[in-house]
Amino acid sequence: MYVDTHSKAEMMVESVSDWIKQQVEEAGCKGTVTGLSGGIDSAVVAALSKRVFPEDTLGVIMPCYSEPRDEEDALLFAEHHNINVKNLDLSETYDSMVGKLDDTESTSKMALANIKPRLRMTVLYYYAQTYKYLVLGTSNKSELILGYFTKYGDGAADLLPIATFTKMEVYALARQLEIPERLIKRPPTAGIISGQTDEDEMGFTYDELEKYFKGEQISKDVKNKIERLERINAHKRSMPPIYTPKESLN
Ligand SMILES: Nc1ncnc2c1ncn2[C@@H]1O[C@H](COP(=O)(O)OP(=O)(O)OC[C@H]2O[C@@H]([n+]3cccc(C(=O)O)c3)[C@H](O)[C@@H]2O)[C@@H](O)[C@H]1O
Ligand SMILES: Nc1ncnc2c1ncn2[C@@H]1O[C@H](COP(=O)(O)OP(=O)(O)OP(=O)(O)O)[C@@H](O)[C@H]1O
Ligand SMILES: [Mg+2]
Repeated sequence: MYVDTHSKAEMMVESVSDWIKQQVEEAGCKGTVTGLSGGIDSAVVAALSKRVFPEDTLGVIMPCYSEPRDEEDALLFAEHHNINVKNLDLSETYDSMVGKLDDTESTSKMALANIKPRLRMTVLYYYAQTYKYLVLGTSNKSELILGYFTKYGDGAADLLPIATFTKMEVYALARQLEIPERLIKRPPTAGIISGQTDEDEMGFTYDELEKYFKGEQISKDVKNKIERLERINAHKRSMPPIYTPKESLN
């Protein structure tokens, strides 16, 4: 039977939302909490949850020396989808923590930038435990395979509703969920280093990554870059290795 992309997206939206509901209920919880960045991944995840938990889908906006547009777009989405939000600026908390850390010659820009998602993770788990919610992760297939997230930062979550969808598939879900076009059109950014975009940092485009997933022709250089990230970040997709002694202690 022929099913067009629109009705496929409609069915997928329903199926993922139902899955979120089932997982939350099996955990004995009442709803979900998602960090809202003004980006498309978090908007899609929160909108999926809103369909099944109309009163218990919480979005938390956590600027941390972020571009003003991030907060504007997060609010625009939350108002458009009528999602409960909390707004918590983490810039001072970040300064306070960084002020107490040793600043050595080998401290990298990324070691500092990665503190931001880890502070956000702490807030999300605070609200999860407070309201009996589960934390929704926003990683998509593209990010998960490349390890393009901060370990135990935005990578920390209880459920991963969109981790089997490529970035392009996330856009299809976003259109189905009627996410404001302003969010759909903006270039994906991790939002942890000013002016950075995903594609600039990764060194290839989401289009090229999509072709790689489909086994289509891409340059050798891009293929190498993708496979390198996949390899060096494999540790982010599994539990830490557990030491196992050859004999027991007693
Ligand atoms: N082989 C190995 N086995 C076990 N653990 C290993 C390891 N190699 C490194 N590690 C550990 O992992 C750490 C490095 O990983 P991590 O701390 O994540 O840091 P890292 O991968 O260097 O940086 C995070 C990357 O994710 C991107 N990001 C972050 C947040 C959001 C988004 C987004 O798209 O929104 C993207 C960010 O731009 C950057 O490229 C090391 O410091 C070490 O502790
Ligand atoms: N300012 C912020 N406030 C709250 N949560 C944030 C903020 N910045 C990032 N996050 C969280 O970190 C996640 C990872 O960011 P990521 O950039 O991958 O997703 P996105 O911003 O939703 O979409 P895009 O990749 O298109 O920018 C976000 O989805 C969101 O849950
Ligand atoms: Mg983003």
